Amino acid sequence: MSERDVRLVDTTLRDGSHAMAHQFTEQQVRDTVRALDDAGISLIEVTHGDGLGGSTFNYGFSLVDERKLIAAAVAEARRAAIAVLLLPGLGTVTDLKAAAELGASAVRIATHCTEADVSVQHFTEARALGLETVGFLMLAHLSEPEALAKQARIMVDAGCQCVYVVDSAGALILEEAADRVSALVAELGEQAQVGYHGHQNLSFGVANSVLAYRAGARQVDGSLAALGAGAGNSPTEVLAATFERLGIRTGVDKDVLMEAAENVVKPFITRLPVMDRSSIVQGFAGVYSSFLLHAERAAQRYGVPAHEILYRVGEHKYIGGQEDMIIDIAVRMAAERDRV
Ligand SMILES: CC[C@H](O)CC(=O)C(=O)O
Ligand SMILES: [Mn+2]
Repeated sequence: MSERDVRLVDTTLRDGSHAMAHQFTEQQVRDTVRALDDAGISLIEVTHGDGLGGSTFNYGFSLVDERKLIAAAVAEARRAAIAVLLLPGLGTVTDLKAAAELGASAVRIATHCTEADVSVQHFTEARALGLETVGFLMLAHLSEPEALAKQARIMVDAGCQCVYVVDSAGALILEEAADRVSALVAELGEQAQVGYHGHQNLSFGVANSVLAYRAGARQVDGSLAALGAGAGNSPTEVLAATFERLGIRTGVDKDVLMEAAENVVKPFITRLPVMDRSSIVQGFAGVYSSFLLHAERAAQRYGVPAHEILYRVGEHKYIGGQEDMIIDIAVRMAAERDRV
């Protein structure tokens, strides 16, 4: 057995970008990377919340160009590798090459849970660039375990080394998460690892991560102070403490992570992710966590409650990329209200 039973991957500086409305500064990135690196985290994700090329009108503009942030993270990390996220169709192979030139050494390529085939070109290119490759099957609650496993197979055949079950909506509850991980482990065997990425909307991020490990996942995501979309991600410091209590080796220092969450990350958080009405509705109705701030802005602008917008988004099963439909729903709700 290696010194580590499970690898904790930190996404504070990528999933947390959603919660920060993509306003990370270079100093925040440097301070967070240094702290994570000191704690022994071996892979740190840094990108716009929606991945390379995400800084757009539809998704939200970044304060600082993500290439600057990636370069800063690479410069700051002594031991950790820096990963970037790429959503095919938004990020391109050109963006990927630029990230690799800046020193990123891993890419996490994310698709909707039924659309893995759009990632084939990107995995091929990523392997040619010598990058570590990870696949994200997003909104995984929308696919049954066997169907999800078939999508994982497509990614692995294209060159992916670890496929994640991504609970983008924080909708999976206990065995629903474990069964999906088990199906991927059964399908992929020794050919690739399986990972788990949780959100706290229904509060199951950490519990699901433990079950995911028991089902065979060997990479698990977290964010310091849960900084992430919706009610946030599984907190990295809580994952570290929980796995240590269970005797599962992560190779990281939980106390250094707790210190980082308290004194590096919390002071710059503008909107602490919490399980409030809107994020609970996201978990319940199966809504993409990154839609939260979009729904809150539309609620403010059109005078309709954010949680009601999110219920409707869930009914329509809108997926990432359809952020504009949140505005459409709010406009229609306001029109319905004004008719009566
Ligand atoms: C838009 C990408 C998305 O935030 C990826 C992710 O973390 C998730 O689906 O949960
Ligand atoms: Mn996420």
